[in-house]
Amino acid sequence: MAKQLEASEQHRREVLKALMCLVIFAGLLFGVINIFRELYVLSALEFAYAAFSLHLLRFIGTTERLRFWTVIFLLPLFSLMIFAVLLPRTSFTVFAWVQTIPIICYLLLGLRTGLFMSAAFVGLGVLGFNYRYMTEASLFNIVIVANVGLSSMAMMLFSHVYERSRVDNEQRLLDLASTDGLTGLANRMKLADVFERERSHALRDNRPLSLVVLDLDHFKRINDQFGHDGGDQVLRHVAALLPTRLRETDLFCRLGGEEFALLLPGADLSRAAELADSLREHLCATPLQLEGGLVNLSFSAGVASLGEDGCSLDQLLQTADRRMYEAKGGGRNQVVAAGQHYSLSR
Ligand SMILES: Nc1nc2c(ncn2[C@@H]2O[C@H](COP(=O)(O)OP(=O)(O)OP(=O)(O)O)[C@@H](O)[C@H]2O)c(=O)[nH]1
Repeated sequence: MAKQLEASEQHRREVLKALMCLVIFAGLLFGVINIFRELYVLSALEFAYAAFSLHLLRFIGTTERLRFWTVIFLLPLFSLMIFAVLLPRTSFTVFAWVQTIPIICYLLLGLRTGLFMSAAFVGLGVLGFNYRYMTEASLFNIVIVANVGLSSMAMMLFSHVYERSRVDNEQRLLDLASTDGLTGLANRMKLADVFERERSHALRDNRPLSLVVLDLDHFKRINDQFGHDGGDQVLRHVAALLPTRLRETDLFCRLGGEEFALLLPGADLSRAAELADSLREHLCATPLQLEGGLVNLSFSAGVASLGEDGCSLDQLLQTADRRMYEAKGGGRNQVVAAGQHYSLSR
């Protein structure tokens, strides 16, 4: 999932690059225009800012501190806009730039910082506009003040609502992408994500972490006897039954077909094997009543532990998978961990 969130950061990087190009062009254009209008301080600031943006543009595509450099880029940009609003000889149309602030902030910085920065700078812009034109009867009347204030609020509101629903949609997509559609369990993508987090906790706190791969026995026969729908009901039954025996921190997920995985933070190899064996007994003791009759269920499982069986998820999956096939070969309905066969050993 971290990778998916990186994709969202990449999207912000592209928006920022486009904004920088626009700002460089506008800085040079207004820098020249303002020389002719004898607004030398503003012109110098615009040229300086265009040069600063050009410099940032060279590394913004690769920097790992994107958020930091975004803020460093935006603070002077927004200050320059407010400064231009306040200067005596600029046009009141400069305020149009202030109205782009919420869109830029929400797009580049997300909800919380976007709200904070746009409220601060749009507020300053509106105050600056009122201060500047307070004495000009043609501009300082209730209609213009209301239009400027309300249109600025509208920009903020729309940007906020847009970003809120974008974040919600992104979360919904991530939830969908990490959930198995048939059982509602976590899927392999979620397992990879949680494994990374649990592995770093396990290494930091010197705690064990184990993985169990379990595969239902003779599932094809169930499909053949009860049909594909019957098979699906069995998968949902297993998905609902086994997690009731687990802790909140354990992750039970469906790898695909009739194969499941169980990630057990804090459990060493023998503890994980004992737990898997108790799940096996629980499943055996809880047959499922289908329309065509009672279905007796069992699984074969293999267990692997972080460190002794490898350091990556792939290595642990491979070892646990190999032991699961040992369990199948040993007669099914059993758990294998490093040569030891649980259930047969009892
Ligand atoms: N109903 C249903 N069946 C599935 C699904 N995914 C895979 N299958 C079926 O699961 C069966 C798996 O069969 P096998 O790989 O031979 O495994 P098995 O019959 O459990 O035999 P062992 O694993 O050796 O005990 C196949 O018939 C697949 O079509 C699913 O989502 N729903």
